[in-house]
Amino acid sequence: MTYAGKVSQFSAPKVDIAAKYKPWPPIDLPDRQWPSRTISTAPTWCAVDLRDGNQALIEPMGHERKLRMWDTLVGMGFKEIEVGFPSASQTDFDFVRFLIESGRIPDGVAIQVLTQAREELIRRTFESLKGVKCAIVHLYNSTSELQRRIVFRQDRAGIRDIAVNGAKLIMQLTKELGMEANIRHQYSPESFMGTELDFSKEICEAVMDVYQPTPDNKLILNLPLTVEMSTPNIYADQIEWMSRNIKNRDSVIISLHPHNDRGTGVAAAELGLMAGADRVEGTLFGNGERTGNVDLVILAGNLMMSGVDPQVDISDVNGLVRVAEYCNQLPIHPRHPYAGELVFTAFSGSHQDAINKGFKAIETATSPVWEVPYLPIDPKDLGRSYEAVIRINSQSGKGGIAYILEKEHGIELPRLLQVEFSKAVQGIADGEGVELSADRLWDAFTREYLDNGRYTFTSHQIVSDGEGEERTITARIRDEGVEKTITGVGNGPIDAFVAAMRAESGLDFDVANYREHAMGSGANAAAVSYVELRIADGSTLFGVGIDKDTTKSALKAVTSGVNRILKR
Ligand SMILES: CC(=O)SCCNC(=O)CCNC(=O)[C@H](O)C(C)(C)COP(=O)(O)OP(=O)(O)OC[C@H]1O[C@@H](n2cnc3c(N)ncnc32)[C@H](O)[C@@H]1OP(=O)(O)O
Ligand SMILES: CC(C)C(=O)C(=O)O
Repeated sequence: MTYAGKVSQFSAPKVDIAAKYKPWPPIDLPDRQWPSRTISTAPTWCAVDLRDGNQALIEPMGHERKLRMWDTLVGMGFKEIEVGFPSASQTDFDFVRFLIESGRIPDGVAIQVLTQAREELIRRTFESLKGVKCAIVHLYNSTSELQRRIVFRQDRAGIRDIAVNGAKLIMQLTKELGMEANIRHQYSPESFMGTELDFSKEICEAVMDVYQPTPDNKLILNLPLTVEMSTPNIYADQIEWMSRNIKNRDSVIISLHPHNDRGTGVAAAELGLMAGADRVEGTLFGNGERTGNVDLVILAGNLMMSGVDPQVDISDVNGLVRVAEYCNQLPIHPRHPYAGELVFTAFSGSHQDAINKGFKAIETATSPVWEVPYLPIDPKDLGRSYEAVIRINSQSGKGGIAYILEKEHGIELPRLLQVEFSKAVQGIADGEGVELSADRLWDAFTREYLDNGRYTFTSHQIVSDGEGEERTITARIRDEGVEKTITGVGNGPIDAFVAAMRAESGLDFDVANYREHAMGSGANAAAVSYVELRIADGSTLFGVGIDKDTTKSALKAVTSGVNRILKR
């Protein structure tokens, strides 16, 4: 991406911000309880992708996309799914009919349909529900002071009447159609956040008087954060206030429906649950009006991370991303919590080092507790792999490079070799300014250590002197492609080969350290050897060799080290 524009100078805004926007007044709830509560069980979930999510799309879902979303939500284990606004469009109406007529609604799953409190819309909604086994009819009208004044131009009593009349018609049709056993009821005072609490209580209780809920047949009171206009603690206070003050609390389910205008929809939902709510409406990855609905995948992931079973299946997050992107025709951001392509990836060196050490610690841990720095949740629990956890660019360090080489190629670089090789990688990454793939990293390692210069080791023979420790080596090497035979004497094959290479190259060096380990297993197992060579000036450098034969891998490592001294 290139930037061709000119950065304009920042100048103070001309608007009088303090006069134009007002802080949200605090809620009078001095003995609020929610700040000291924790969430210990999953709420009842209601997925509203097919309604609130759908109504916010550039291109609303057609039948095929709706069905794909429906099957996914059912598969995840949602038991309440808002499937549309059947009186609003033929597509929504037909989809509800299809679900009912095709028998596609599993037992235990309720479809939810939304309607305004308008007679023709309510009647049409009931038409769509003929034959349904279990549905929630969701009635809403807007109640905030702003909406009352600007949109409805009605006082509180007028707004209350809209809701009550809507509820009465719904009750009447439920009875007339003999659907009492099949229909549950939900009421939303839309724009609840902007509604005075005493009026929210008044209108909800007026609606309750119509529905007559009981502890066995509860009314869902959905208190939406239709537009998020304040910090999430205000919503939590409002929810706690309602939960404490609404009459017959045991006959209602308090439901949250947060939007995300200020980017704190998830926090609002979580604090709302701490404040006493029982249920949450939201969508996969937060699709929905404006900045979206609350993201159910994040909420479920957050529960998991806190040790609470979310009661919905998010174990294939990549699959969910594919469905959401297909159905909504909107992309998921690479940094989207839990789901984004980059959220389990570390580029920066110190993070990579810590993750690498964390993975090693987990391998030998006796406790099942997940403890990997910078990875608050195990990507595997979301169906994400460890493959992309560490990626290399100029911000990366030795730990990350070592992690990739170990994971992809089974080689465990000694610490000092990690430091040495990371400088080479840094040089390449800085020079190219791009990410280095695992293949590119291996290529760099090969050029630096494995196929790295003038000499190539070919074969050897060892002869013992038969008495003490002395060994004579006769080795075949190639010197810039030319076959040569060299000999040397030492107290073992490495020592003897070092003597031979010293004589051949004219260099003064000896072996400061040697380590080898197996790479892979079974018939394909090989040995990788690391030799640290000390040069006359006291400095050291590494050579690396890989071969099925342990001795050969060591001799190759010496050859690699000699090539590197020569390049210096
Ligand atoms: C916050 C939310 O997400 S609420 C859900 C919103 N979703 C949608 O609106 C998507 C689907 N909606 C639609 O397709 C259309 O709005 C329809 C088909 C439902 C209705 O369409 P129309 O009647 O043509 O128009 P429109 O929606 O503009 O109607 C506005 C009228 O309904 C009234 N109204 C709005 N909401 C409600 C309500 N919940 N209950 C009763 N009346 C309402 C308004 O006051 C306004 O009345 P007025 O015409 O007397 O001024
Ligand atoms: C209908 C209601 C619940 C709604 O969608 C909202 O307030 O955002």
